[in-house]
Amino acid sequence: MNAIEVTNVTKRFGDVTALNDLSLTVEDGEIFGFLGPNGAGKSTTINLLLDFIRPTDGTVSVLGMDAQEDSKAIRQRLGVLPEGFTTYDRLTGRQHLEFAIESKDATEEPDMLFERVGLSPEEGDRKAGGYSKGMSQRLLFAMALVGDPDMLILDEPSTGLDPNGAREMRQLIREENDRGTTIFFSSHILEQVEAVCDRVGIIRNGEMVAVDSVEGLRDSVSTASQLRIETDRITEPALEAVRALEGVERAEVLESGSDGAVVAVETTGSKTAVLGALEDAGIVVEDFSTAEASLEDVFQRYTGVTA
Ligand SMILES: Nc1ncnc2c1ncn2[C@@H]1O[C@H](COP(=O)(O)OP(=O)(O)OP(=O)(O)O)[C@@H](O)[C@H]1O
Repeated sequence: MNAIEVTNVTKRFGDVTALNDLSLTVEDGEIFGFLGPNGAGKSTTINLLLDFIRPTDGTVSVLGMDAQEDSKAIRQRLGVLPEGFTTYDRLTGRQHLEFAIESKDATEEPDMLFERVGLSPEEGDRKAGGYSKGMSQRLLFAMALVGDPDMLILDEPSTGLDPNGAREMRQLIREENDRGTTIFFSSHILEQVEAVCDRVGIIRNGEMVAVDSVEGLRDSVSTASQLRIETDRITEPALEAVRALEGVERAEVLESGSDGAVVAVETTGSKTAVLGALEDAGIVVEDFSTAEASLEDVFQRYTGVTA
């Protein structure tokens, strides 16, 4: 069974086509990152999964059930951390959880959930108005875990968190996934997606433009390797010899001084040929490294947006 199956879905709001013939499959047990620039259609897709809105055309199934017909049963099995959802200042963390447990007819002990998200029982007894952003997000995550959901839908879960908080959030996501929970999370923060997802789907103007593993996406854009070569020195004839090689698209000096030089070369051809050409020209290669395409490159290539 697939956790999510969106098939040929179009969603129009009047004249605006928010989703155009979108298909998307999330497998049971995976961590799927849903990536796209503002206005791409991420929230619209999540709202369809939750049956807050209905498709103009196409079908949506969640946990093997029809999103419209079985929305109540689906929500019982889902945990949701909505974008921009805030806590109530005057209620304690525990009161938030008790409310979530009651509304889902669940039976968990709040302390057990606090422990899972790294809040102490004492912190749970404090009013949420005094929580840091990271603690509030942990509390919201704990609320999403009520009822032991089969899938978590996290809409921009790292918004407003500092790097440390974001790392902790990734850790929580991994721990829940290790327990067998499928994770679907939307983000425009590339690092988040890269660090934790099994697969990534990129949406642009309401259409899926790429779905693959982070590695696969990288490979699809990086036909050329970027070489960074440290040498004892560099000469113009040596650079020319490199530029004359098949596949070399760029060769330039990044640094040059009395204690050596750093050369950048971009090639779709043989890397050893590059090093060989330098050595043939009397240059000593002291070290070299190859850079991969960053996820920024991937994102920009597919969306035209600089992240
Ligand atoms: N209720 C609505 N009425 C009219 N247009 C809408 C409505 N909801 C969404 N849209 C439009 O549909 C498109 C997709 O919006 P959506 O909110 O799904 O994007 P998003 O990827 O979630 O963006 P963001 O990252 O900014 O939240 C946008 O052009 C948006 O203006």
